[in-house]
Amino acid sequence: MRLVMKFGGTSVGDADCIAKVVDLIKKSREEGNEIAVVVSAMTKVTDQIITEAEGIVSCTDKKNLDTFIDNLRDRHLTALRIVAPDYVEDVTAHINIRLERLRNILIAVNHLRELTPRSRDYIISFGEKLSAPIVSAALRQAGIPSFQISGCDAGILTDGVHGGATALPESYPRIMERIGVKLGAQVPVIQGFAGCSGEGAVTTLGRSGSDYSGAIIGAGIDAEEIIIWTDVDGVMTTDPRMIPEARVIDSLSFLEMMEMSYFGAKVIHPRALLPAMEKNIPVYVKNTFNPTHPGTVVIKESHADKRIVKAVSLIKNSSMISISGFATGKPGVAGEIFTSLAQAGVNVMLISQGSSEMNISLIITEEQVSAANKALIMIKERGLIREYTFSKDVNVVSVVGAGMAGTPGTLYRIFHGLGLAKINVMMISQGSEVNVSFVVKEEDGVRAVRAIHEEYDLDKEEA
Ligand SMILES: Nc1ncnc2c1ncn2[C@@H]1O[C@H](COP(=O)(O)OP(=O)(O)O)[C@@H](O)[C@H]1O
Ligand SMILES: N[C@@H](CC(=O)OP(=O)(O)O)C(=O)O
Repeated sequence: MRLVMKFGGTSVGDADCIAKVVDLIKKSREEGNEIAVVVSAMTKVTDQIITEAEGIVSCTDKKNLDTFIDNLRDRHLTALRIVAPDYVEDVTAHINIRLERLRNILIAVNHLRELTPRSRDYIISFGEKLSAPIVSAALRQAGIPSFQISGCDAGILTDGVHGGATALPESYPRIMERIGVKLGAQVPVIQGFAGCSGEGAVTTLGRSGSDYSGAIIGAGIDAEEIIIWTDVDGVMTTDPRMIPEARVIDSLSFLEMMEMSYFGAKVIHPRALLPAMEKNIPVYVKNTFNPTHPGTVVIKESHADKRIVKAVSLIKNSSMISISGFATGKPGVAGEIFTSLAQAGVNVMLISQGSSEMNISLIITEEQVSAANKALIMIKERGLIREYTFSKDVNVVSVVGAGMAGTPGTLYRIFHGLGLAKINVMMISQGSEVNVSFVVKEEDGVRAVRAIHEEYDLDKEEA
């Protein structure tokens, strides 16, 4: 079978983890599979690079830069020496060249006092440039022929939108030509998280975008399965870090999973399902540290499932904008508002319209409040709206399950559960037939998730 195995940052975080990754690939290969591997940066490395890049723009003292580069070197070379002792010399040289390149570009950012979306993307893609050579060398050490390659060289061509690029369909034949044809003989280790634009500029696919890389590669090589290897047993009824009673869900439809990840289930990147859906490739989510657990399968139609609600997720750090007093007699005010927000780069997560059509409420992330404010000031100055207010510190709770559509009383049950927990709902939005989302105050977010989780017995095995 032809498959993609994508390993997240937690799965390549140190030498012990990488040794587990090698075992999994080796075993799968011995079963006769042809495998393309996609890796993320070692856990926390991308965050550290972002912090350094954002700090150095305005920094007068560059002393931290040396420590930062040395720490990255230590962490990667320590792992390398353990997992690939025979390849230390070659791979160290490779890693040193990459670290030097990273140092130079950070110095340039400091001199220019400018971190553009393009340079930021180039810089933050370095985590994967450091992890992939180590995983590939570890495979060679275990006797598996392997090479490492960037997402761009592997054929991922994007629309060029920095920080959140989308792969173009032209990527697929390129991936087949560059990766697909080599699969029997070698295991490619592809750097996740980035591809490049038509001009050859590095474009990242959004935070946690290596899942998306895995799915793009899967679609490109005509994989029969895409396996997302992570640090939990599968997709769970809610984030286990928030509600420890969360349970693994056996199977989900693509649509259910997309809604879950869009509304905060970090385990899969929201866009990772699109290429898999397009080519109808099942996506498995499994635990690198507990590989015998069957995990979750995400497919076109999920297996017969008696549960009405399957999962609850939470988006923190959100803000609600309430806009009222639309100018009467002027058509298209809502359209103008959305166009201005989109031009300001503001992503609207949820929309709810008042029945009078004279007011709307929108949910955005907290970090986009200032951009949204600038856009709305202009709309107000043009007399299109009377006023708008921001309610900061709100959370979005999202309830997912294909069974909700055909089950009368679902909304009553959800809101009854919230009522019993004395949680006030500020806004409701039915996004799709498999999802209902609502907004509560920050301090009620986790309690709301727990209330619904309990109301639907998601912490118990299905009867
Ligand atoms: N519904 C969910 N099911 C499983 N994990 C979830 C869910 N929601 C949030 N998570 C979190 O997602 C984490 C895995 O994603 P991530 O940290 O990005 O892993 P990786 O490094 O493998 O990419 C889990 O450790 C878990 O805490
Ligand atoms: N390293 C990138 C891409 C990624 O997918 O990471 P992870 O698989 O660890 O979520 C990030 O941190 O955003």
